[in-house]
Amino acid sequence: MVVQVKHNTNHSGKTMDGAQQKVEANILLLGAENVGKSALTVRFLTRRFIGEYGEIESIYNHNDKIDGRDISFNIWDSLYPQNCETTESITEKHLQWADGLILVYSICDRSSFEVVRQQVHRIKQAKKTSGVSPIIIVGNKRDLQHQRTVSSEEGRLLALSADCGFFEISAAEAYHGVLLVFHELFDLIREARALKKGGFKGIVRSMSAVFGRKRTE
Ligand SMILES: Nc1nc2c(ncn2[C@@H]2O[C@H](COP(=O)(O)OP(=O)(O)OP(=O)(O)O)[C@@H](O)[C@H]2O)c(=O)[nH]1
Repeated sequence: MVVQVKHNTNHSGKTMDGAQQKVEANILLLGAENVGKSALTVRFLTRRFIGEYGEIESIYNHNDKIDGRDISFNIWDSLYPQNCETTESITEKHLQWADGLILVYSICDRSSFEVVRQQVHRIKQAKKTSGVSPIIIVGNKRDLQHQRTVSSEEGRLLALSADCGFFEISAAEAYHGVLLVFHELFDLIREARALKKGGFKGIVRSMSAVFGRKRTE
């Protein structure tokens, strides 16, 4: 059961001028407990790391600007359920809602890496016919190098084998890595939408929009 609390944040603090249509993207965060899903979400929403987050499952709304375009992110910070199998915790409802998924593990918790492996498998199986929404795998808690039990290489290989994006970050240490995760996922969602809409021409258009743009950071 989802407790749907809507929070609204806006990085720029500016009002919409109404001239351009806002693009919406539904992002679902999955992963084992205690890996930093809420930390990642709150970092993106507020640029801050507050340490403890409580156990509330929420959908947040957040307005951002990418390439001059207004984006409305709906971010579902899911709770990892205690009493069911890893794969059962991802329902059809989750998958239909999500335009893109972020699967989080902790680099110092091997079992959380295995949870992500199972979740990727489950998502790919469930969406075999209708097509999988883009996925980014995130190894969090990069600041805890001395406690690392999952190598970067393992994370990267899993992502490669499942056709997912991959980042290692520390939600505790920096905002920039978290921002990159969400922006990269948005680019992938944009490509997937273009592909659905316009076939090959659509993807070429979308890719040139991505590669042709100047990165400021
Ligand atoms: N050192 C370190 N600690 C982190 C990092 N991200 C989160 N944490 C800590 O890890 C703990 C769990 O973080 P949460 O964001 O609540 O994890 P969650 O995945 O949302 O957990 P559930 O609500 O149980 O699903 C908290 O004590 C955070 O302060 C990180 O990058 N580095």
